[in-house]
Parts: sequence; structure tokens; C-alpha cells
Amino acid sequence: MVNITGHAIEAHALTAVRGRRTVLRDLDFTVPRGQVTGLLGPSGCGKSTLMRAVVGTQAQVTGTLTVLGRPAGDASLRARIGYVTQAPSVYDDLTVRQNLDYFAAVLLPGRHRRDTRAEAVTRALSDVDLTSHADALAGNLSGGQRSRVSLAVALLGTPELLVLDEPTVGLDPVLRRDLWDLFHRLADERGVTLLVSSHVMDEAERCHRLLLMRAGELLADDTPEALRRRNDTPTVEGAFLRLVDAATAADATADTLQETRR
Ligand SMILES: Nc1ncnc2c1ncn2[C@@H]1O[C@H](COP(=O)(O)OP(=O)(O)OP(=O)(O)O)[C@@H](O)[C@H]1O
Repeated sequence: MVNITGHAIEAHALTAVRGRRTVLRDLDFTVPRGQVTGLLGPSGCGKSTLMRAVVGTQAQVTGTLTVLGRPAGDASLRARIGYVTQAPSVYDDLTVRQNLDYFAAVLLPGRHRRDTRAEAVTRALSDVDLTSHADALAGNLSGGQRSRVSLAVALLGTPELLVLDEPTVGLDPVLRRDLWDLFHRLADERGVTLLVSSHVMDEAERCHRLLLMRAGELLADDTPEALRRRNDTPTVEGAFLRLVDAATAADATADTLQETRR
């Protein structure tokens, strides 16, 4: 067990504008080190935008966002963060191992690191359970297998922070469980911080902490246990639905007040 304290991510008044829309609105939150934090909310609520802000690829972000002690987007963070987008980034005309060899050569260049590269590739293949498919062409893999190749690429550089945008979409229940087991092993044994987005509520139960979002705002930043207790429901899904209903009712009241003032 790796004992790491402090926050991997700290956000204050984080706001992001895409086109003419404000898609993240004045967010304050922290993500503890060495834990699995889930980012949950309905499609379009801003999960990917928040992740892009964390890895420094989102334009028009204001507020303060500190990642591993540095401002988000700082060049020194590149090698410390692994980011997997929703669209798997693999070369279809290479085998799984060739894909990993290629990215390992970029991340760990130099002849003197040949053994380190080979070890990193072997470990990443085993981490995502693709050792038996190492010599298959990436173009011939299933969607779930391709997304696991992307995850393996992100693991090559032994990142301190892994940002995973809906990594379990399209996976069967066994693979989903195995991936969540891997996320916990990475946190427990290697001290990795994981920020994982999902809109599958049963996955929320597997997180140490949760950020629940709706329409660019945070509804909650808490542990699953505290969320269930505070909302008096047996599931995180129940808690989330209560929070959404309360926020919708508050919006409706605010709209009515505005109408009556006009
Ligand atoms: N290029 C863009 N210009 C304007 N608005 C955009 C752009 N890209 C995304 N948006 C809007 O920003 C909002 C947040 O999008 P985002 O992709 O962060 O949501 P999400 O929660 O990750 O959704 P999903 O779960 O479907 O991936 C959405 O309402 C979307 O329509």
C-alpha cells in the first residue's frame, strides 16, 4: 500500500466556455492523491470538458486549476499524466505490441533504455489483459479491446495521474469488473491517482470519491457512503436522482421568481 497524502487536483472557480456556451460554471473541488475519483453525470453535462481542462487541452478556461502541484497545462506535467479519450488512439495497421513499442519509443527514447521499454510494454499488456492478443492487428480488435490498447499506452510512462474518459463504454460486465479491479490496484499498489468519468451509476459505487455533475455544475463532491447516507438512499444512483430533482426544482423556482419580477 502506497501512502500518499494531499490533493492531486485542486480547482477554484473553474469555468470553461465552448463556443458561446459556458459549459463549466464556477467549480470548486479537489481530487485526493492515490485514490479513484469518479466523475459522473448525464451526457453533455461537461465531464469531458473538465477532463480536458485538467490535462491542459481545453481552451477558454478561467479560475485556478492546480494539477500535481503545477498549473494545469504546464509542460512539466506531460510525462506525469496519462490521458485516455473516448476515441481510442491506436494505429490499426500495427499489432497491439507494435503500437505499444511505438509509443514506448516516444516516451522512453534511447538505446540504453531498450530493456526498460520492453518491460514497460510487457507490464502494460498484462495490466489490461491483452498479452494473448499482443500480435493481433489493432484493426482486427473489438471496440473494447481497442480501448484497452489506449489504456495500455497511457500506462506505459507510469503516470502519477490517470485521466480516463469513459473507459468502460462498450465493455461486457466481466471486462468492466476487471478494469475497475485494475484501477484499484493502480491506486493501492502504485499510488496512482485516477479520475474516471462514467455515466453508469453502478460504477460510482466502486469509487473512493465522487464528483456528481449536472449541466456544468457540481451537485456533490463526496464519498459514495456519505452521499447515500445524506440522501437516505441505498444506492448512489438514488442519491444522484434526488440531487438532480432538487436542483431542477430550485431552477424552476428561480425561473418563476424571475418571471414574476418582469
Ligand atoms: N466545440 C464545442 N462548441 C460548443 N459547445 C460544445 C463543444 N463541444 C462540446 N460542447 C458542449 O459542451 C457541453 C459539455 O460537453 P462534454 O463533452 O464536456 O460533456 P460530457 O458530459 O463529457 O458528455 P458525454 O457523456 O456525452 O461525453 C455539451 O453541452 C456540449 O454540447
